[in-house]
Amino acid sequence: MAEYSLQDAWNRALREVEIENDFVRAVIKATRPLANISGTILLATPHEIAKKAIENQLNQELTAALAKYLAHDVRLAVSVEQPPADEEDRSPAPVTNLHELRNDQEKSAPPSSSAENTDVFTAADYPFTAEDQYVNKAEQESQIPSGPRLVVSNPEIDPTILVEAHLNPQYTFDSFVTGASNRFTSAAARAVAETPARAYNPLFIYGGSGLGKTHLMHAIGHYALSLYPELKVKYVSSEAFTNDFINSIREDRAEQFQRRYREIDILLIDDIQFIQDKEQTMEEFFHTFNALHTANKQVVITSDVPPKKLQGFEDRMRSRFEMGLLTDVQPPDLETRIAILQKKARLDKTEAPPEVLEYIASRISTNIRELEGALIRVTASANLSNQEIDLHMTEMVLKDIITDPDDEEITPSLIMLETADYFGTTVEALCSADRSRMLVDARQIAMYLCRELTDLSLPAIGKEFGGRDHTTVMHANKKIRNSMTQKRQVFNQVSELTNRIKQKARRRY
Ligand SMILES: Nc1ncnc2c1ncn2[C@@H]1O[C@H](COP(=O)(O)OP(=O)(O)OP(=O)(O)O)[C@@H](O)[C@H]1O
Repeated sequence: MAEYSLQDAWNRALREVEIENDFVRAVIKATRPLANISGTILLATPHEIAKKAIENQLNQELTAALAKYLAHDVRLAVSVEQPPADEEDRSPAPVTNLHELRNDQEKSAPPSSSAENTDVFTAADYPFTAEDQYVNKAEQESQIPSGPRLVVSNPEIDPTILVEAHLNPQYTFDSFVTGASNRFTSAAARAVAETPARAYNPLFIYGGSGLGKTHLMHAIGHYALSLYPELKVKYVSSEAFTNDFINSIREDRAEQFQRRYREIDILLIDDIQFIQDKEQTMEEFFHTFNALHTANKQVVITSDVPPKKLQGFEDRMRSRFEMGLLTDVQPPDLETRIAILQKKARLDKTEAPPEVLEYIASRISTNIRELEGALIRVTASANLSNQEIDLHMTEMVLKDIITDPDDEEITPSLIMLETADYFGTTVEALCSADRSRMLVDARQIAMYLCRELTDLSLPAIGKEFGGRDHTTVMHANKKIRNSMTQKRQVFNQVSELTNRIKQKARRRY
């Protein structure tokens, strides 16, 4: 049999399957083959129903027909296209469109500090695994998704693999909203997950705080694992990498450390700027990077600035970072902010009228973490008062939160000082090992506020609180977020403290 193009093969395969239900037939007809990657056919479909049908009832027939027309064995990987932030968001961008997308992004997003960067393309592949240095048992259990919201097919990724990879189950491409500010980067991230180490290696993502860099990294991990379950993926913050390295030296396990990191296929290393000036860690990362790159393994790096502006790094390292693709994320425009809030509300099953989402989105513009924080507070308040969310109550709840970020400087020490004062204790006690009820509550609220109101990463917040592990901060964040919706007292404490902190920050400024 003659070999057909992917599109032809797909069209012919579709003609061979019988689909009784009209709706299912229509959505399957609207499904598009995106790429054939070593026999894995990536399909983008507009509806979950089509995905299910293709993966279950039609899988055998379709793979057999496709194998016949393509003259090799195939397997299918189906993604549901995102609900559009705008019309162009409807499908995962094929790898070949990246240059166009970059041009689009440059046209529609404000110019970035990195305009001088050019992208250089290389090829490669990656592996890895690692013992868990930083996810404790309780946190692992709490991270296991009850029903993982994975982007692409193969939803049966073993949850323990996600835990080993340190992937946050919520940070997938499914839950990521694409707009002009991140379209190119999001497409590059998908391309890297679809063809690890062959598309862009390393992929270097930079941009301001709370703009989705970490989310995209995790999404790469999820998507890659859904396509290639055999790969070893690992997400690691650069603080965790540093701690891991220091511990390995202290405990005479350097060789084990190197082996673990060099077995990785896709290394996702977040906030690389934190290893600047840590000479030994930088040196070790340099070797890890080289070893992985040489072995054709994928590396994805994020930073708050482009490589050229990374202070304290040697030139040889900065030039390594520039070997692959440099790409940035910008603050989202209003439409994208609204779309992000809509998606968050949908995922959290929150009923919020459009004018409320528009109100929040129009007033918080620079940091998506703050945007989420505002929605959480409004939801919590509505829950506690058993009230529907409306514009009036939103304005009331957010009146102290929505301020001009240029007019204030909120630091962790200010948050800790105010929290200690509010609870009638001291900053030393907040940082101590004391686990009395009141101190645990105060500490967790202060950690939550640090996460919401400052740019500090989880490990950096942990450090402020007497050198605690970042998983403790993660736990506190989750705990307070939930408690706020259930306990009036916690909601009031968080609201009152935010008010005091913002006022003090303005006065200090
Ligand atoms: N485009 C987006 N769609 C949906 N959610 C988003 C998007 N961008 C960011 N978020 C959400 O905003 C929050 C902050 O994002 P994230 O932690 O990825 O930012 P970051 O750029 O890594 O920040 P930092 O540099 O401070 O670590 C997360 O909860 C993330 O899910």
